Amino acid sequence: MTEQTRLTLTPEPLTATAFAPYGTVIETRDRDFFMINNGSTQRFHRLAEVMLGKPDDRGIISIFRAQGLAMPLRVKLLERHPFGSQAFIPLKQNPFLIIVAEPGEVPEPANIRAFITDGSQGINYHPGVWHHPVLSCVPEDDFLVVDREGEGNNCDEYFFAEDTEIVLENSP
Ligand SMILES: NC(=O)N[C@@H](O)C(=O)O
Ligand code: NI
Repeated sequence: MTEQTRLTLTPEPLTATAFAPYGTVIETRDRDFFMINNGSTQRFHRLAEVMLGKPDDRGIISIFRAQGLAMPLRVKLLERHPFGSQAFIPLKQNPFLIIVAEPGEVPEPANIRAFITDGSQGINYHPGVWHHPVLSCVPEDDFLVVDREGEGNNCDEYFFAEDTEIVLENSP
């Protein structure tokens, strides 16, 4: 008889340092900039990079209109994009939730972490990082998404066994 796994995830406030194993935080707080447009604009240059795995890949820009999910959330799957990064930038300045695990053959429940953004932050998942599909904190939210289009399957899904109960609590 396999032992049941029960895990409760409590979202941590998102910081660049804490998120570093999974990707980059896209924010202006404490970031360098230089002036452009005759001194009228601050350019926060290359906050993150679009990572593409194959020579003919394209970086594309989309908008995701996400419906909020009932909380607390039973986490049934995580997914990864082996051939490219994926960035989510909130278009309405709402906080959103993030569930991640470091790259590996399968996501290890003990290594899963949850974060909540402050509304001004976006993220760029690095290739192969396990993550939950976008999690809106409001009934409907819009995200600008920059990710990879190209040959081959770029979305691996991992479904947890029925006896692995992972629950994301409401944010603090
Ligand atoms: N599948 C898809 O385009 N979206 C997911 O990758 C996601 O992270 O929301
Ligand atoms: Ni994704």
